[in-house]
Amino acid sequence: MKVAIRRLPNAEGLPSPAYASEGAAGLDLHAALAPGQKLVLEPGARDLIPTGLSIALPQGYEGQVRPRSGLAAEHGVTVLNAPGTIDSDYRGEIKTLLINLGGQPFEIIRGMRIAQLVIAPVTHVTLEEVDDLDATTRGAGGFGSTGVSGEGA
Ligand SMILES: O=c1ccn([C@H]2C[C@H](O)[C@@H](COP(=O)(O)OP(=O)(O)OP(=O)(O)O)O2)c(=O)[nH]1
Ligand SMILES: [Mg+2]
Repeated sequence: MKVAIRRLPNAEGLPSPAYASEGAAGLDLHAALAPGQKLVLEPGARDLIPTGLSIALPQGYEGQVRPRSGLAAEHGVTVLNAPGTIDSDYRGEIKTLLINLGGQPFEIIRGMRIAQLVIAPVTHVTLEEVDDLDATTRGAGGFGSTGVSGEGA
């Protein structure tokens, strides 16, 4: 499926978002900071990082801005609103809301792969308000109602 993206001036010269392997689910997104700019995320701090891209997703699809597990595991840096939602009718710049949950300052420079964009189908439904819902075995049980440990543990 072809999807139109637009490169904004701040992304000039940056690589296009790309799947890092044949089977990768997400397109890696690059930080479109100014050349030479260093953005330091202090422990506990968050910031909106530009990607320099806008996208026209077909109706019936969304973009999910997800963390990169390497950044999370090594530095505690993740996407605060994960997965960020890119609506199919959004034409503004895709931005990434990163937060540093690690103990050390984390430096972001132009071109760094900061997150990944997964394109996924979404369903729009027509809601119908009713007085009663159909009965199930689970019923209203949730939030650990089936126990916490595996069998025999
Ligand atoms: O990580 C994100 C999340 C959202 N967006 C953009 C695209 C999305 O279509 C728009 C709105 O996002 P969302 O619906 O999550 O935010 P909201 O707080 O509900 O804002 P709005 O009232 O504009 O819908 O912001 C991003 O660029 N990055
Ligand atoms: Mg919204």
